[in-house]
Amino acid sequence: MLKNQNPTQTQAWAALEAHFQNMQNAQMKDLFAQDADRFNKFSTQFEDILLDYSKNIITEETLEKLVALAKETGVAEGIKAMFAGEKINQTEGRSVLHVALRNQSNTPIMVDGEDVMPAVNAVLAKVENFSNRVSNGDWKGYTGKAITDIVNIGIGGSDLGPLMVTEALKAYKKENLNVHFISNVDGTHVAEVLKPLNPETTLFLIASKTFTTQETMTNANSAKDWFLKAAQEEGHVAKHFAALSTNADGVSAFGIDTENMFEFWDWVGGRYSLWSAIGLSIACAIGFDNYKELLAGAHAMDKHVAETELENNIPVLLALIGIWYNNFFKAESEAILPYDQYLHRFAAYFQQGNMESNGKYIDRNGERVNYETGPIIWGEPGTNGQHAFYQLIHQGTKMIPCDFIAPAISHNPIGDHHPKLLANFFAQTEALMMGKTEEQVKAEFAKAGKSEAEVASLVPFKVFEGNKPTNSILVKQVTPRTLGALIAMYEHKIFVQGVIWNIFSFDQWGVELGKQLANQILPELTNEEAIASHDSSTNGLINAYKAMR
Ligand SMILES: O=P(O)(O)OC[C@H]1O[C@H](O)[C@@H](O)[C@@H](O)[C@@H]1O
Repeated sequence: MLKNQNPTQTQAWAALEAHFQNMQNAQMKDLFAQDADRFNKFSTQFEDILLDYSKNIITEETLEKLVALAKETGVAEGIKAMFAGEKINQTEGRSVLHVALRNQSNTPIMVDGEDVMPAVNAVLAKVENFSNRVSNGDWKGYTGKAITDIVNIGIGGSDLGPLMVTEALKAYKKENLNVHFISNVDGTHVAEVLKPLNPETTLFLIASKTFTTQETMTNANSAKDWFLKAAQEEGHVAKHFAALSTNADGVSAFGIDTENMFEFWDWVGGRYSLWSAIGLSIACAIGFDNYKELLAGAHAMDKHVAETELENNIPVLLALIGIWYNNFFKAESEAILPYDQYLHRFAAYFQQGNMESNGKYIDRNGERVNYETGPIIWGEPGTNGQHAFYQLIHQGTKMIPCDFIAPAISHNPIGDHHPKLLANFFAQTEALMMGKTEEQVKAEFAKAGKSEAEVASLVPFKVFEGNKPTNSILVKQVTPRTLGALIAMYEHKIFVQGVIWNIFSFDQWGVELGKQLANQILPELTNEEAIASHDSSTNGLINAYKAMR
């Protein structure tokens, strides 16, 4: 079971606080100057992934002290408990077993005395069969034509994972199949996605763990109306709609044949579900063999996490470095900056992964925490970010630790695009660390022949303090296996942080409130009466909306 330990009351925390006093003004460029071996000491390789964490405000002593914190807060026991299928999602009474979904070693994983692997393998076999039939053109629509377009309808974890991965692995996409995503309840989303599609050759995957989510059910019903307008007969729905869900009753009530239902289980969290039946759109889009490679990559990272001592455990190290900034330097956010266009939804995916998992102020004891928990996660692909928000990272008042991610080999080696992209990647992490001193700025001015007066007035604006921390993650190429490992690496980082912060990372009660409130207000919008049941702002807005429409 997870330990119930306030991290700030550990000996390790007190030692870290004292250590922070020595480190808060440390300059990374001095640390590099003092130690020619720094890159070797603070970098590590996992398969085709190189992680360089040397550009952080850390020393070996910092890491030792952080590892001591992991030990004292029970990280190793937490990892064991998760892999053993213990019900570590205590507020929902559930195990947390996305690792079982990609457990290609097929070792038994027990929940309530039963091995979950046979059921996992059975669904995987069904995914294989179905995705092969769709991508080979054997699965026919109601007029006998092969499927050309797959539309995944889901939201949150039932959307972001498949969306992110099918984008990230677009280089592997089957040419005869296009994949689309509808998530927002805004009718514009369904309308625009469906506009160019042909109902005879479109297959809908209704992805919802609960099969009750308002957005998804609304979109699924609109998609069904659109389909039936052309197909006319309810009986044709079976050839064009499949469901990915844990809720068999909900699926059949919607009118989807349970033959076309791909099951998963309550021990799969929504934001950890791309490895489950929710990944069907991925398997169709890139082929089952590639999907399996994705699972294999994640499994390799799982084995690393489960079998490696904390000192050398990559997700643990990333988690600890994150905590160092979050809780000691008081950094509020972290940026994820992929220098790879295919990874353009990677930050958005881990925005949910992180913020829904660790955005909690109640600890495992049910008490309010007296320390910071999960960071704000954001980011966009480089180099676009450079021309948008990097100004603040370089010269703003906030510390924003960044993860830079890039592939050494591009899937699209056109001209000199890739060297240029990577030159930016290397230059940015270097500049963030080194900054630019007053002397350097003055020397540049002198070279350009500027007058003393001009120089004096401009120098402060051109100085970069530097000392901005970054992790660099250089992968050989964005392949299914590497992507699987990379996603699993971040998942485990989130889990380890949650263990240390003494919070439950696998529930999401904060999201439930929004669902309830919207359902209460909806009926108030359908009549013409003035509303007075809320605060004056909410009443005012609702009544103004009614008057405007
Ligand atoms: O798959 P479902 O049940 O439709 O849930 C979709 C999403 O709903 C909520 O926003 C949260 O619970 C998410 O974690 C979840 O991914």
